[in-house]
Amino acid sequence: MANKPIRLLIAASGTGGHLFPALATAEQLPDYQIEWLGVPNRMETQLIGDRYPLHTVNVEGFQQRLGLGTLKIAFRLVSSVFQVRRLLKTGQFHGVFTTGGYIAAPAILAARSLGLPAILHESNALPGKVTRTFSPFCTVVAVGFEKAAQYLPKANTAVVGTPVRSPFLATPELDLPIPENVPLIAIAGGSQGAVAVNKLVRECAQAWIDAGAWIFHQTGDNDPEVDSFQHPHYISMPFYPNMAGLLHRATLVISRAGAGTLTELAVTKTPSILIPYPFAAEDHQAYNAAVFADAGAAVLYRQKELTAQQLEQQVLDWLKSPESLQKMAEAAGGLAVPDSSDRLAQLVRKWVEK
Ligand SMILES: CC(=O)N[C@H]1[C@@H](OP(=O)(O)OP(=O)(O)OC[C@H]2O[C@@H](n3ccc(=O)[nH]c3=O)[C@H](O)[C@@H]2O)O[C@H](CO)[C@@H](O)[C@@H]1O
Repeated sequence: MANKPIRLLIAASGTGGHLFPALATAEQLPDYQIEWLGVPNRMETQLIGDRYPLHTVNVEGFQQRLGLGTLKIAFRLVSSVFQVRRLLKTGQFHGVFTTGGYIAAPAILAARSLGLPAILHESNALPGKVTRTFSPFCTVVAVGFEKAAQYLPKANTAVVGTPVRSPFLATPELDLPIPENVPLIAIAGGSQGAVAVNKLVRECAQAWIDAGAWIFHQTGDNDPEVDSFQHPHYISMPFYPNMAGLLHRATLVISRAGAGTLTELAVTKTPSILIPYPFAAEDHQAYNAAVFADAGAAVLYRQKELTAQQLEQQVLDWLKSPESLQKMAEAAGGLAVPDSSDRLAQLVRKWVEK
């Protein structure tokens, strides 16, 4: 294999939480020829298209109840395994790297059936169903949280943290017209936004602004009431690409508990209020948030129990108590694995170049 370029197929699809760690790992493999496997009409078609050749297959998750729909999905899975096998053979790939989710199933099965290595990264504290089902077939399963390994007893696991995009490791400027000396409350709903959190925040916003804070609100693009609060010290956007600048600058963050955002909060040492998405598969965001709450890096609220009054007061209390925020910031930093993308890339190299 000495002079031949190594060819790697990366299977990552759907949300920022799956795509960004895969992109961060790919950046650490500049000598590799990388191609991408995704699903039509998902975020990868905008994010990946101009960076890596993108191949797509039709796969989706199994429903709880068995029926005709399940048969259709099973048929799609089998046919996508054959498509990926063909792709791996004709493209002469040396292995597959995936960040989990539905796309991981055909990628892992196709690679292993051809005797190629399959490296899986799982960023959640409670691994997803696809990871739990297919991890025993993987060459190695890298996990973001140590806790995840206990749910994967038959897998060869390695703890590597979760990779963040490179700007998070620098201190990028915040390209927003916000004065330097004011407290900044940032709201991050994950790559899709969080309508219920948006509503709570708008109810509290005036009181926080009256206390001297500015607010940056990442709303997602499916909130019908997005323009119902306006103030010169309140900036809202559906999606904001410079999350690194935002989290470095933010005094505190109110967020869902996707693994991607949590990793970024740790790396940027940012205190947070976490409100896990209550309908996430198997309530996995609550497991992620519990890791941060148990470490003293965040306060965890369940959406159904949290009132606007509670949220408003919690933030007002913290604005008056910088030392509590400082303690949480240090605890968040204690959970960070800043060289995660490097560790993961080393693991990929170890197995793909074997
Ligand atoms: C609803 C749901 O099930 N979400 C899951 C999805 O993550 P989902 O993409 O929803 O959320 P994550 O927090 O993991 O990742 C969001 C990513 O998008 C970036 N971002 C977000 C908004 C924005 O305006 N700009 C921006 O750059 C964030 O910085 C972060 O890197 O996959 C994750 C990894 O399996 C899971 O932990 C999440 O639970």
